[in-house]
Amino acid sequence: MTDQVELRKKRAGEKAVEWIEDGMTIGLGSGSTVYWTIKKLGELVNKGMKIKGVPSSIRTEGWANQFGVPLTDFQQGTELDLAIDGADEVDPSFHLIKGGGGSLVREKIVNAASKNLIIVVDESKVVSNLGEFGVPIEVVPFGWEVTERRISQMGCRSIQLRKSENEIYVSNNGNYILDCHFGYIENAMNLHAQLKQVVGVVETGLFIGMTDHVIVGKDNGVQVLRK
Ligand SMILES: O=C(CO)[C@H](O)[C@H](O)COP(=O)(O)O
Repeated sequence: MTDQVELRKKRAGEKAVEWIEDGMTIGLGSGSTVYWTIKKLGELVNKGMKIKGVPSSIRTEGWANQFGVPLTDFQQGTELDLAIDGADEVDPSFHLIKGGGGSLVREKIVNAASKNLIIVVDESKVVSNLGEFGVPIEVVPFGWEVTERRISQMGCRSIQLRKSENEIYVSNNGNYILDCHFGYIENAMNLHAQLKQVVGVVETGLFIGMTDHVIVGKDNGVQVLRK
């Protein structure tokens, strides 16, 4: 990653803390942009801000511990005031593709439990149509090849079992991820609904109608997009 891309991510990630208020419980998303949010949040906590975070991945939990952001259990009754998360693609309706980092299921659970969702991205993630990145789909390992075949019959141009260093990538939930390319997606809500009908699919990386604001890190500053 170039220094310029990293700077854009830093700008977007840090800006998001402006929405955080004392006493809030915050959903902490995953990825290298949210890293900057968590780092900045740690500085605010060190200065006396009282918040609690709910991490959406083991990696995020590690960053929260590293920067001194207090965490709370995500259990029945936990209400989130705000969630801050990254994305792989954001379209003009604020629909998202997520899951590039493999944390889509926990991210979706955390984001869905929050009153507000802010997405932090560098400007390369803002697209006019979702699809080029591909759709990560988390599937149960048992019978995954059968699930893969069903998905590939749904107009998928290419489908790949995610690997990491030549080993099958296993999510924080013990599942596999299929990276599926459908070309440009005309109706993300329909595609998501169809994929969810396939037995073996746990969740898709299509996040529809969840986002309130998008913070875009640019070369010359930061832009806040509101619905
Ligand atoms: O969805 C995600 C992980 O599952 C990430 O939020 C997404 O991949 C963006 O990551 P980054 O900020 O590193 O570009």
